[in-house]
Amino acid sequence: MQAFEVNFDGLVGPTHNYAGLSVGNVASLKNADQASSPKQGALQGLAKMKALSDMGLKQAVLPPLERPDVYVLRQLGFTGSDAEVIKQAAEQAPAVYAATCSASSMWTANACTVSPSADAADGKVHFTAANLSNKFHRSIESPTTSRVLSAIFADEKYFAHHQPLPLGDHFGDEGAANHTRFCNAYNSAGVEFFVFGKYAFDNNKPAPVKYPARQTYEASQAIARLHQLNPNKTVYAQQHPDVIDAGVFHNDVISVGNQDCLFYHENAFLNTEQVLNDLQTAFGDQQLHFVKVPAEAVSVEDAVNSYLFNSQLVTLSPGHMAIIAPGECQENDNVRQYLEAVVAQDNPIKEVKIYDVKQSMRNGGGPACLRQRVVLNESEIAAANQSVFITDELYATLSAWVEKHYRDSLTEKDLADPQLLVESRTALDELTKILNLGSVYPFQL
Ligand SMILES: NCCC[C@H](NC(=O)CCC(=O)O)C(=O)O
Repeated sequence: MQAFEVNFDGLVGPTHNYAGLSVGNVASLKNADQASSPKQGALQGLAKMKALSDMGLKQAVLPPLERPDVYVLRQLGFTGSDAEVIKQAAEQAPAVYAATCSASSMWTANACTVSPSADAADGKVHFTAANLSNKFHRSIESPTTSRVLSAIFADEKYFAHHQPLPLGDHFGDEGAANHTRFCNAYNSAGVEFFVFGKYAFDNNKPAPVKYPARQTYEASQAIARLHQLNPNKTVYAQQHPDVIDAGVFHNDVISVGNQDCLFYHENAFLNTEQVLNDLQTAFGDQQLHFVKVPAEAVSVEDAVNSYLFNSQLVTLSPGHMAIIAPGECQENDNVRQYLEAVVAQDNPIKEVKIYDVKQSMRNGGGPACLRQRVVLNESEIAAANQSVFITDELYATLSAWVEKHYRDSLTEKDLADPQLLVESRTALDELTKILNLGSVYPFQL
């Protein structure tokens, strides 16, 4: 049976804002306190989804979470009506309040890790929502994310859902941002590649010193166990601590893989040669394409500023891949020149397509952060919720929905407006009907 990579992009939420919440993420800190545009952000994201769908790729959408999270604020001791909770929190603990307002669920690469049925011993598609332990504002995402995933992939015959790993630094898990899969055709068993930032249970191993390593080796191993992966087809690699300290907070800021191709920066991994050998051994007889970007052509700093590697690498026809890159790649001379050169070389990357996702980029999220890849065969696609797949009609409906409900501009002051919660809930309630999700948000339960 044929299988496809389906990209599930996150819709930018109605409270999209820049609050400088992610230490180690250069863009997040640099753009703190700038005004954001939720409307522009959501429309930019939708335009990318539509473009990929128009290329003949399978494209779907994941809804944003409800923000501000007044339930977490209540857990932290704020009381009264929702408006009172918001007012107290914004006045008494503005930083905590800002964290509960983040629309960070838009980066669905971090929502979960997914293993296709071809890789799992029980023949089911496995999902583990990421605990996102390292950042408070993200650690509160998983309960609703889990409900959304279960609402879309409900049929237990095909889909297995696991709880997030235990919270805390030891099992810090950032989802698919640190996970890539290599395969021949999408329906064949693949090699699952887990990249981690540090060993949590061994302090003698190398680790970054300036910025946090968000994903641990032990977390990656736990996911592989839960997903019933074949150990011979599972490869682990440590991200180079120096690149984490240079602002590469997830592996998808320094490498991206698709089918038989790994596009990576030469400084991405510790023990690179070993990593490439392990991948090739697990992959088998067929040759993997390792497209190495030398530091001489593109420095780590250029990679972090342009988000060259936070591109999507998609297959348009057999052996013909395109890089879906953010506009910032055109603004950086080294990166632009490199991209012009790479498509002329002997490798599967034949095209570069540029999209404007600036609203997301200012928080450190490029095209790859905005999507979760779910490989599904025809039966699994048929068993999933059909209302989340992008068609011309759904694109038009969602664009009109954004135009109706989203604000043009949002500043820190606006976040304290209790009316924003009312607006968001009204919008999300309508969205769950459009996407046929049932009740997934706390205010609906
Ligand atoms: N995969 C991209 C994730 C980007 C995300 N940024 C943020 O949460 C920034 C939010 C802010 O600073 O307002 C992060 O660092 O996890």
